[in-house]
Amino acid sequence: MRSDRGKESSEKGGTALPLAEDFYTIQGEGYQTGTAAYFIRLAGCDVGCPWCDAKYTWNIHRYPVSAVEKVIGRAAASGAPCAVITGGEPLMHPLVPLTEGLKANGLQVFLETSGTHPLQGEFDWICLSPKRQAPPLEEVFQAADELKVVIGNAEDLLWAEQCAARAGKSCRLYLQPEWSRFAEAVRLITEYVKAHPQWKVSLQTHKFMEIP
Ligand SMILES: C[S@@+](CC[C@H](N)C(=O)[O-])C[C@H]1O[C@@H](n2cnc3c(N)ncnc32)[C@H](O)[C@@H]1O
Ligand SMILES: Nc1nc2[nH]cc(C(=O)O)c2c(=O)[nH]1
Ligand code: SF4
Ligand SMILES: [Mg+2]
Repeated sequence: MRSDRGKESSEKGGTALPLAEDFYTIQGEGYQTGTAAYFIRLAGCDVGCPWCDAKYTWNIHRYPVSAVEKVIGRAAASGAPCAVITGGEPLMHPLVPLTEGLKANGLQVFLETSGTHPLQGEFDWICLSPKRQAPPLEEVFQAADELKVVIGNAEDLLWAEQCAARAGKSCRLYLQPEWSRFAEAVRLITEYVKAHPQWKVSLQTHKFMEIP
């Protein structure tokens, strides 16, 4: 597709990427909750979750490409022990130069993904948040260190189990309440985790802390 070729050439093999924002904060969700982390949020997503809390990233054309060496420099200068690459859907982009550069500067590299595109780049921790309308690729299920399924209703719990069956044996399992249905989702998750303790609760703690 011509538009894809255009994107690849503008991204120069991954040395320049459309950056929505980057900031130093605390990982709010999942297994690494509470860890200081430099967030790199890339633009563009083709999954379209109706409740997405990062909709502003979807339109890739709103964000000019940024040189990854500058982003790596800011992450390294922040003093963060690790970087979280998120979006948008980060796997839409060539991530080898970004992940290699971060690691060369001593940062661990974590990924937040829906798993809808092939893995590329080097990661120390992969958090897969699978979406029913765009199921993850098998290779991402196999590589995931953590499955973090967003729960808004009881059907989402069935989806969570279908995903757990496809993940590796040592993959950590988390249920995260959908933010706009928080009270109902917490009720569902609480009962489910008590009955199925292989799952744990993940809260978006940064939203309670009112930090990015
Ligand atoms: C904005 S997404 C970006 C990364 C990637 N596209 C993904 O979905 O994993 C980051 C995380 O936020 C979660 N998330 C987004 N909107 C949410 C909401 N309204 N409530 C709970 N979690 C949400 C996603 O499921 C994902 O785990
Ligand atoms: N503090 C904080 N933790 C997060 N964990 C995953 C996030 C994401 O949007 O990918 C996120 C985020 O946006 N902020
Ligand atoms: S896959 Fe991630 S970024 Fe894309 S719409 Fe869903 S939650 Fe938002
Ligand atoms: Mg977020």
